[in-house]
Amino acid sequence: MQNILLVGSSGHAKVIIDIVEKQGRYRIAGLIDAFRTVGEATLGYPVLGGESDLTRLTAEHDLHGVIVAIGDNSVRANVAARVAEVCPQLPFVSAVHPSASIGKGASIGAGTVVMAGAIINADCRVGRFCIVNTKASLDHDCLMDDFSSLAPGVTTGGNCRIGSHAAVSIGAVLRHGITVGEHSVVGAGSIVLKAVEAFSVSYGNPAKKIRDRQRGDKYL
Ligand SMILES: CC(=O)SCCNC(=O)CCNC(=O)[C@H](O)C(C)(C)COP(=O)(O)OP(=O)(O)OC[C@H]1O[C@@H](n2cnc3c(N)ncnc32)[C@H](O)[C@@H]1OP(=O)(O)O
Repeated sequence: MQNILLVGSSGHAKVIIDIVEKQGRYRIAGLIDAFRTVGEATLGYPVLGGESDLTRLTAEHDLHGVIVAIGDNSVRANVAARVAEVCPQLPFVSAVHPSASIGKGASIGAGTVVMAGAIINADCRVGRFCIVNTKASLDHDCLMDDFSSLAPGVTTGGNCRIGSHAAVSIGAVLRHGITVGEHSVVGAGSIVLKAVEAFSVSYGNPAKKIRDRQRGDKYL
């Protein structure tokens, strides 16, 4: 089995550890988290250092890949950029829970994680570094641009597009054909019947724009 590292050690990382173990494709050598002491552990896996240690750790552990295990879309993007800069030869790999259903013709980009019970239906294209969280359902022909995310229990109709860095929060429902603009946030439990403006926060039933947002504003 090939060795990988996870960058991050929070609750989101715990879920990814569980997926990687269940997939049985990679062995986790350890975790990267500059804010914790080396040797501390999450679910039995030790923190090995920070991002600046990646080059040394790649050689020491014969690493085949890395997953950025960070839930916030902008933070994940920033960390992925730093990892690529420090260690350009280290590939980003994906993790897909064995109970996820991946439809015919669907594709999943490098660095993306797909949680238990998720459904990615036929001909969907899920980009790089996305999150399709627990029991989220993405129907046929949807596109998820890089660094976008679906929280647990999100349901979309077919032909939706989730823009880059956009976050669809827990339990939201998107009618078919909806576009969610880049860097926007759709709030928990929303029913989305119209396109969502880029760089906005929207919620409610039906979802309405509440305010503008800047790249990187917190939403979790
Ligand atoms: C595995 C995991 O855990 S993945 C993460 C799962 N979690 C999520 O997906 C949650 C993401 N966050 C949200 O959905 C948040 O509600 C946000 C980001 C959309 C809005 O957050 P904030 O702007 O901080 O709103 P805040 O909590 O301050 O609430 C302000 C008001 O808006 C209301 N409000 C906030 N979100 C919503 C919503 N989704 N629907 C309806 N009303 C809402 C609040 O009830 C509050 O109303 P009040 O002033 O009458 O009390």
